[in-house]
Amino acid sequence: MVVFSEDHKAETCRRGRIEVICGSMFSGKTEELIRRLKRATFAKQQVEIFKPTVDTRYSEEEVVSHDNNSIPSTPVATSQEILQLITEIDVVGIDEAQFFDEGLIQVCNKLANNGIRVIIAGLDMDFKGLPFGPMPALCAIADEVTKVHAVCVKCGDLAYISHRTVPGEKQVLLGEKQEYEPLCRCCYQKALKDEKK
Ligand SMILES: Nc1ncnc2c1ncn2[C@@H]1O[C@H](COP(=O)(O)OP(=O)(O)O)[C@@H](O)[C@H]1O
Ligand SMILES: Cc1cn([C@H]2C[C@H](O)[C@@H](COP(=O)(O)O)O2)c(=O)[nH]c1=O
Ligand SMILES: [Zn+2]
Repeated sequence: MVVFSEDHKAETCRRGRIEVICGSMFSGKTEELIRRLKRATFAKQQVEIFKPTVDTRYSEEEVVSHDNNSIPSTPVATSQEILQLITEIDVVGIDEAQFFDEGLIQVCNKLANNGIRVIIAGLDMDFKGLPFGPMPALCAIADEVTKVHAVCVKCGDLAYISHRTVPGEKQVLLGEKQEYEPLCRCCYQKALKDEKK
């Protein structure tokens, strides 16, 4: 199984493309996004990174991974702002894409059609296992989708979902280890059953 993208031709050919990195919380989406963006910078490409203003967990102005890797970013309230802010750019990175409006799909297509490499990271599913925001459509229009996995904190298998461990039915609830745990399918079903008891 290939986890890391080292297709250097695709990385540097300057033809527009859309790459999606998806998975549960703690699966390494942000780390992989930062890794690809740093490689693009080493290749002397002009890189811009955006994140939704709603995500203020670790930093207002940076994309930060759970392991504390970071890269400067521009917070934006809407997907349209991305189009307004980019200038002479080769690569656009977008983190926490699940929090963006559906307009992000058209924005990413526009960027890629204009020769820009777009790398998007986001949660594929919410805590209920439902597709999250524009992520399913972004996966559909992507040239390449990479699904990464955390380790199930109950059994050590591959996790596929972020289980919410605190009360709350709203889809959006910012959090980390206090609020969510990555679980495999089997441990998630068991956790839901135990919650009903
Ligand atoms: N259960 C877990 N499985 C895998 N990684 C974990 C787990 N809990 C914490 N981590 C940490 O989270 C890091 C990934 O962080 P990050 O890239 O921010 O993930 P994501 O963006 O997918 O939430 C891993 O390198 C690891 O240090
Ligand atoms: C599952 C789930 C998550 N969230 C929030 C929790 C975090 O603030 C982010 C995900 O961050 P990560 O970089 O992927 O770890 O999303 C949410 O609001 N609703 C959910 O269902
Ligand atoms: Zn498990």
